[in-house]
Amino acid sequence: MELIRGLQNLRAQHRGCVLTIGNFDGMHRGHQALVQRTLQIAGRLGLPAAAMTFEPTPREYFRRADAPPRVQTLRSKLDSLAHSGLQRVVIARFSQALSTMSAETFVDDLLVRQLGVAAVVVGHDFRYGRQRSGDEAHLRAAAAAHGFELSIVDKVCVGDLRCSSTALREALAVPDLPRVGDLLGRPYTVLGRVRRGLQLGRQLGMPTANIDLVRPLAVRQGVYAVRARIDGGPAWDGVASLGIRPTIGITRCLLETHLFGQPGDIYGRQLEVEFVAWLRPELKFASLDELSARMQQDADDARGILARNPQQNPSATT
Ligand SMILES: Cc1cc2nc3c(=O)[nH]c(=O)nc-3n(C[C@H](O)[C@H](O)[C@H](O)COP(=O)(O)O)c2cc1C
Ligand SMILES: Nc1ncnc2c1ncn2[C@@H]1O[C@H](COP(=O)(O)OP(=O)(O)O)[C@@H](O)[C@H]1O
Repeated sequence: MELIRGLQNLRAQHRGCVLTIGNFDGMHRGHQALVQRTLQIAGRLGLPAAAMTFEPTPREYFRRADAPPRVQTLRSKLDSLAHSGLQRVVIARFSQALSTMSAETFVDDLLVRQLGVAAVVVGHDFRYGRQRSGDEAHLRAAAAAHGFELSIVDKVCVGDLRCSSTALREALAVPDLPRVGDLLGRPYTVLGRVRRGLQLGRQLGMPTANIDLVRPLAVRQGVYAVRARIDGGPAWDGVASLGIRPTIGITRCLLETHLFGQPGDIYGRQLEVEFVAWLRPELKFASLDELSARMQQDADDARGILARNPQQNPSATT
């Protein structure tokens, strides 16, 4: 997949594509429907299938600290998009210029002139342009005027629940992992590079592979039974703690995973952690001995749960 970071990096050779547009936070079943439709049309027209997404998200731009937490890190989102079969992803920086761009300019300049869209695929509630003034009717008129195809994807539901990033955030906050799995069509995972930490884990009898989260995610902080893959390899059972480690007093959010077994040195490797079951909230312990004893208990609890929940598809690399 070709990744274009910033509209300033669009070149003449990027003109001509079938484009879907959205935030794609979580890549839930609704997002997957958009991508599937994009791939279908691109196949029919013999053009590259592309997605445009925004960084930061418009909500983060407008609401700053009040914006809802993300379901996925940017790295996970790009990984999901790459695995979906899209040939190209354009990350548009959501800035003053983009936030004040009129709906007309968004279509005429960005979609038609710069991207040369042959078809556009969006959800039924897609809005664009300054103050969200562009809607389905506006896009239909623009498609007719410019001669591109427009495909509107209807809402996707699981039972009577509409698949949305908001529904996902709500389920992750509980956490209701079965519901999260229904909305995603796959288990919830966090992907990141393993960083060096305080080297305290091995002293506590439990080395943990640490993923730094620049900002907190929508999933509830606490301890989970997990399965984790190193560089897309086979899954290891394990136990993980997501949070700020109140016992040690660090305020950055970390995902720390102890794998059951001997993976060796995995600093710098890519770890994908699948959340299988919630065990407990993060606690502040009076001593490291108490923390260490509880971590051993967590590992036992996780082993029990994982033994009762065998892997669905051991050979999958997601
Ligand atoms: C299963 C598990 C449970 C944990 N629970 C807590 C907790 O409740 N409170 C806390 O402050 N830290 C908790 N931690 C984080 C430990 O403090 C951390 O793993 C340890 O300090 C090692 O840090 P390091 O990897 O930077 O060396 C937990 C870690 C694991 C693996
Ligand atoms: N069973 C294991 N689970 C996770 N990491 C392990 C394991 N065995 C060895 N390691 C290695 O040890 C590192 C974690 O050790 P730790 O003492 O917690 O150091 P740090 O504070 O740097 O994370 C991991 O990043 C990995 O390279």
